[in-house]
Amino acid sequence: MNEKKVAIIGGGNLGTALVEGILHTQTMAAENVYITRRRTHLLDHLKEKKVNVLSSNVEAVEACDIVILAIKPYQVIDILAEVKGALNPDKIVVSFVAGVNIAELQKAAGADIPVFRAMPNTAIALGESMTCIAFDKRWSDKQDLVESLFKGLGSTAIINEELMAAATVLGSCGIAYALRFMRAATQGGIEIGFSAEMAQFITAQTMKGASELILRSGHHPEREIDKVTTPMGITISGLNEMEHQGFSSSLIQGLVASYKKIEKKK
Ligand SMILES: NC(=O)C1=CN([C@@H]2O[C@H](COP(=O)(O)OP(=O)(O)OC[C@H]3O[C@@H](n4cnc5c(N)ncnc54)[C@H](OP(=O)(O)O)[C@@H]3O)[C@@H](O)[C@H]2O)C=CC1
Ligand SMILES: O=C(O)[C@@H]1CCC=N1
Repeated sequence: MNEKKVAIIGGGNLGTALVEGILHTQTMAAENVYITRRRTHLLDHLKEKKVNVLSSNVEAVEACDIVILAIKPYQVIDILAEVKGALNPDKIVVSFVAGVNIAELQKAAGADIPVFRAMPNTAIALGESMTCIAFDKRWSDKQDLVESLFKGLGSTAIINEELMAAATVLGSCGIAYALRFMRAATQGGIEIGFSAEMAQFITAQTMKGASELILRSGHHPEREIDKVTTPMGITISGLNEMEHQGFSSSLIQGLVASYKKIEKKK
C-alpha cells in the first residue's frame, strides 16, 4: 500500500473510522489519504493530522488509486455517475455500501472499472475490523492489493457476493448487537453492586477475553462454556434462566430481521 493513494467518498461514521484505522495502524501515510463530505468542517480533526479533506468527489477520485464508497445506499449510483469521468481501469472502486450489488455498481461505474465490495465494521478505527470482501473473478489480479489494505486493519475473508448481506448482518451490524449485550450486562452489574464505570470495565474485558478464547483455540463456544458451568453451580442457573427468557432465540430472530431488511431493500 506504500505508494498508493486512497479516496474515501463519504466521511461519516464508517468513512472516518477507516481513516482513523489507517492512521492508528500506520497502514498508509496521512498525505496519501483523501476523504470527502459536504460539511468538511466536521473533518477538521483529520485535516489536522495531514489527511486531505475535500468537498469535491471528482478531485478526490482524480488524485487516488483506490476509491472507497462510504456514502448512503440511496446516494451511491448518483455519486458514481458524478465521478465516472475521473475513473479509469487503473483505479479500483471498493464499495462499503450495504445492499447494493456488484452488478448495479459495475453498471454505474462502467464495465472496464474494477469494482469490489468490502463489508468492514466500525472496529476498523482500531485495526480490529472483520472485513468480508467480494468481487467478480474478472478482477482477481487486484485482489491482493484490496486485501492488503484491509489486512492491515483487522481480519479479512473473501466470500461469494451472495453472502454479502449475511456478512453485513453478522460482521457489521454485529458490533451493535455485541454492544447491546455489553450494555445489558453492565446494567445487571450495577444492580448487583458495581458502579457504572466498573461494571462496564469488567463486562468489556470479559467479552474481550471470551472472544480471544474462541479466536485463539477455534473451539466451539459451548466447550468453553462447559468449563465455566460448575454442576449445580451459579453460571448454569443464570444461563438456563436466560434461555427460558429467550436469549439465543431473540438474538437469532434479530439477526434474521436485519437480514430480511437488506433483502427487502434489494
Ligand atoms: N456504519 C457502519 O457500521 C457500516 C456502514 N456501512 C455502509 O457504509 C455506508 C456509510 O454508512 P455510515 O458511515 O454509517 O453513514 P453516514 O451517514 O455516517 O456517512 C455518510 C456520509 O456521506 C457524506 N455525504 C453525503 N452526501 C455526500 C456527497 N454527495 N459526497 C460526499 N459525501 C457525502 C455525509 O456527510 P455530509 O452530509 O457532510 O456530506 C455523511 O457523513 C452506508 O452505505 C452503509 O450501508 C457498511 C458497514 C458498516
Ligand atoms: O445499519 C446499516 O444499514 C449499516 C449497514 C451495516 C451497519 N450499518
